[in-house]
Amino acid sequence: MERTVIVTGANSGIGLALCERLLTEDSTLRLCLACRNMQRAQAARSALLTSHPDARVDLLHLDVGSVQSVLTAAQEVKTRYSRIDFLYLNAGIMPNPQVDVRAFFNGLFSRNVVNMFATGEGLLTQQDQINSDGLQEVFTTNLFGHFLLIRELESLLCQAGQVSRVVWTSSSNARRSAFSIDDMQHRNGTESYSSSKYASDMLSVAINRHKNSQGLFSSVICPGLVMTNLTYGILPSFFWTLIMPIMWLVRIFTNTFTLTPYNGAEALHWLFLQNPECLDPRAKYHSLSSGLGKSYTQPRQMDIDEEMCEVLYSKLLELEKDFRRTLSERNAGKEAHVQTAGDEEK
Ligand SMILES: NC(=O)C1=CN([C@@H]2O[C@H](COP(=O)(O)OP(=O)(O)OC[C@H]3O[C@@H](n4cnc5c(N)ncnc54)[C@H](OP(=O)(O)O)[C@@H]3O)[C@@H](O)[C@H]2O)C=CC1
Ligand SMILES: CC(C)CCC[C@@H](C)[C@H]1CC[C@H]2C3=C(CC[C@]12C)[C@@]1(C)CCC(=O)[C@@H](C)[C@@H]1CC3
Repeated sequence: MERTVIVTGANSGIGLALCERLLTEDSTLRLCLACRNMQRAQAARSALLTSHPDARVDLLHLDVGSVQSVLTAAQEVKTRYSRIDFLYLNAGIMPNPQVDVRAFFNGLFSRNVVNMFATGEGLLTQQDQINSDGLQEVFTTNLFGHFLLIRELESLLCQAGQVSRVVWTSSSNARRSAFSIDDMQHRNGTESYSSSKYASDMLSVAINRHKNSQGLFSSVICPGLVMTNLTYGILPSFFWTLIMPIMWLVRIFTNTFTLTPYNGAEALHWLFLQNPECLDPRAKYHSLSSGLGKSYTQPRQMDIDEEMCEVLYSKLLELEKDFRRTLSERNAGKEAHVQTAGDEEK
């Protein structure tokens, strides 16, 4: 049976590598690249069609950082497809990252060194900003936009007698201490990325609790450290190229340096092949690489508190409700304005 797969942030890096791998796995897929930059999306589509000329690859304009764009895109999805088998929630940002060089050198000579390389803990801060919806940009892009998308597409994801999947590209940088339930958007901190990824881990657990009975299953992965536009925003690409021999050396001690988008997409691809009922909802599935660069997937337990997951879920529903109210008031205002203008013309 033909399966429909949507991948957000599919025009580069891990998302694009995933698309390539999925088409190699199943050339009959109906694959939808959901991207905000249509020029790059078009280039990605052409690249995929070069290696898979008979593939069905659709494009969808989606900016997960904008509430209106998510609603419009979801509407479009509902007109195009009758169901969704896989929704890969992969788009993500880490704006204005700063590396704490001092913490890095201190960490090098500490017992925490392997964990530091695996998670980047204590090394990175970001400068977040407020978007045009009045929300924190990282929170909206990495979490809330995707949450809204799932909510909007529930009719295609929760169908009687069918199983659908959502898969979050999270991170081992997700850390409980970076997240506060009283500040879920991370307005008051400098670790918005870590906070948003921890929130996605929690949301996945909550979705499983609420939606498994309706046939929707959620999973979380970490791709490891991968050379993509995201990491080129942390350090310039020439620098990464320069230190590549060191990275290969580090890979002997930490299997989390997957380095290539292909290896980073390992867990995303692996999940595609699994029966969701056999997966652990509290596990994060990690793409890992051996010292020689051979990739594999391994589950690791997440540091998650079920009660907090529930609170987060309710808060997101509340925020969604507020948005819907504001949007319908705005639309009603617009209609009234058009009506008055029409009356005046008469
Ligand atoms: N690289 C790494 O080491 C790691 C990455 N990750 C996660 O992997 C995921 C993919 O990132 P990666 O491939 O590394 O980096 P890339 O920057 O290559 O890919 C990110 C993708 O997300 C898209 N995107 C960003 N913002 C939006 C938006 N508002 N709406 C729609 N699409 C958007 C980008 O599109 P555009 O071209 O328009 O910017 C791009 O296609 C992210 O969630 C990231 O957090 C997790 C752990 C490690
Ligand atoms: C290896 C070099 C000699 C020095 C690189 C130092 C740091 C810039 C990196 C060490 C561990 C890296 C890392 C990430 C970013 C760059 C480092 C901090 C991430 C936080 C990138 C995004 C993610 O989601 C994580 C999985 C990465 C974890 C490791």
